[in-house]
Amino acid sequence: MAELKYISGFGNECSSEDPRCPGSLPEGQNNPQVCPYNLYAEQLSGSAFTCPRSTNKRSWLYRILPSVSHKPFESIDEGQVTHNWDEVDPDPNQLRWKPFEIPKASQKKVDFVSGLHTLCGAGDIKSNNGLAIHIFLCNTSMENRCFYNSDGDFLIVPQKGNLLIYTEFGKMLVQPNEICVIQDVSPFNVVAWHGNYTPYKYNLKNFMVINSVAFDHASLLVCSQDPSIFTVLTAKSVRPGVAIADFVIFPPRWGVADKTFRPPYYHRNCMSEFMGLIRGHYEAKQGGFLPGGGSLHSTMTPHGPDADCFEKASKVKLAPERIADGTMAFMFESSLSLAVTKWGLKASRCLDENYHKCWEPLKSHFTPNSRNPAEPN
Ligand SMILES: O=C(O)Cc1cc(O)ccc1O
Ligand SMILES: [Fe+2]
Repeated sequence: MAELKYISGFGNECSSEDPRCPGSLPEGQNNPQVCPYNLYAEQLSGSAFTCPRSTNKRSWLYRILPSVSHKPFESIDEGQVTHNWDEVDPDPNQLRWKPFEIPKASQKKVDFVSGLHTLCGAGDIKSNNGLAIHIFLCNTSMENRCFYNSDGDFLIVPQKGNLLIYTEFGKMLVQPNEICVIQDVSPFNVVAWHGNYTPYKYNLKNFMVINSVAFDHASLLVCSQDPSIFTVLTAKSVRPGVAIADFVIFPPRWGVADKTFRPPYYHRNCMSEFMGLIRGHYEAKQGGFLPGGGSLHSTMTPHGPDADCFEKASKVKLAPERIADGTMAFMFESSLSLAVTKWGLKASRCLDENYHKCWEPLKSHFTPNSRNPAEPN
């Protein structure tokens, strides 16, 4: 396939015309009485009409037939997609999954849609307020079918293999370490479009991460260097500063903080945290948390570095060091309390029953008679 060309810019007003139909974008207006080439004008809105201009998201598409000219929708019974968050009793335990198994194409062909498995989520589709985390496990391309998600934005984080995604705005090749956001209806008959509501992809290696240059990784009140500094994308809730979901990454970077325990600290969080690993390892858990697996620490569930990480990071002589070279971990941090599905707990057969054991070797170092800890060697 010829190399794909991309339009650059996040949230920009972009436009595109099929080179075979020059001038297919109407000039000076969106909805002429008759469109160039006798195309149909169709608007796709991503924000309420009443949103202020600065937050207004919409695109205009000029297509051979409007999207409405489809056959009636019919329900299909396949896949493991659910929005039933009461399938199992609430589980406050720390949960970790071994790498999810991709089915073998020689046994059964599974495409992206059939390969969607809901792992956890919260909220309500009808009120358009919520979040679902699905694991996609597929081995074959979609043929003669397309997919759109009218429940919300779809952020895709591939871990293995490449995705060539055909959208009504054009094609995107998305590879591990890249992400993309889509919702697109895809009878592929769009000749031209313009607007600021489009699918996009992003290479995580381009994210400019910041970190402490003096001390502390997460000081209270002032200058909080918590993972919010690693936030790439935010799905906002109606409460200012509180996200339905933040997409956060832990990319390769420098660690230079003085007199500081540098790995993630122990914490209980009023937000829920789902983590995954695209490649390498995660600094707080060198073993057990593997690429292609995941972990969930839901609201207020305590977690933090494993015993080995704690011992090493408490003793190490602090010098500037490269952290996480060759690795990429990510997190969805959500203000919703994420419930796990039956598939997540049982049918996936990937739940790591031994996860809690990574904290078992933690021992008390309390020294009641000596206030000052010994200097590391
Ligand atoms: O739990 C985790 O490993 C993610 C995380 C990292 C960190 O440095 C601070 C808070 C946090 O949730
Ligand atoms: Fe955390």
